[in-house]
Amino acid sequence: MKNIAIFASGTGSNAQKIIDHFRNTGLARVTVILSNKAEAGIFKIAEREQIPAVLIDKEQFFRGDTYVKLLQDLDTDLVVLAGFLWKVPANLVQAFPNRIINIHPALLPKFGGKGMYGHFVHEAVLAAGETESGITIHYVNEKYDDGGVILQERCPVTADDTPETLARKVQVLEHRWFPLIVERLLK
Ligand SMILES: Nc1nc2c(c(=O)[nH]1)N[C@@H](CN(C=O)c1ccc(C(=O)N[C@@H](CCC(=O)O)C(=O)O)cc1)CN2
Ligand SMILES: NCC(=O)N[C@@H]1O[C@H](COP(=O)([O-])[O-])[C@@H](O)[C@H]1O
Repeated sequence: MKNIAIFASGTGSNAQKIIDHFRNTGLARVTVILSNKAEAGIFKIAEREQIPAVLIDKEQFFRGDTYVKLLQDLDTDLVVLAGFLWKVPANLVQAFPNRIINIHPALLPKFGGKGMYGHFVHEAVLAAGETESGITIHYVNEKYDDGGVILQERCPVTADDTPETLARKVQVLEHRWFPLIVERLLK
């Protein structure tokens, strides 16, 4: 049974899809959920799913080894960033080489980097007049959105799209592909 740790800062819909995907399969389980936002919906998911949840201490996250040790003590096989809005520090990246992945709601390398998260991404895609957008699932290194690409999937952008309608199209791709990629990487 493989062990997955999920970092999230928001609603947690991707985390829920991953939890659902592995439910009763014996393949993997989400052993811990970590978030930097006490009010995030991800904590409601953790409570409902009876998964231990951790509110991240900023000082320890960026300057200590608390979370490296926690993930190591849980025999974590894969760390999944699912809408996590802090930069993962070097010590954590180095402790889990090629075992931290992230989903980005655009086709990197465009529309990535600092400030590019959530609705800001879709607004930038529309402002740029792109005719397509999509998702990028990639390995995490010490920079934002710079690691090796694992998968990209595309969706059309139409003239009547708003950030909200585009976000929905992208979310359909996220929910379909993220659990499958997690499974593929754990085999
Ligand atoms: N070391 C890495 N850490 C993280 C990565 C990564 O690729 N390497 N990906 C991000 C997720 N992400 C895009 O996919 C992303 C998230 C947040 C930001 C950002 O600009 N954040 C703000 C803070 C926002 C807040 O605190 O509410 C900032 O850094 O000023 C950019 C990209 C997860 N971590
Ligand atoms: N740059 C990082 C970023 O923007 N990540 C995005 O946060 C959302 C989280 O949704 P969720 O909380 O419903 O899973 C997802 O759309 C994900 O691609």
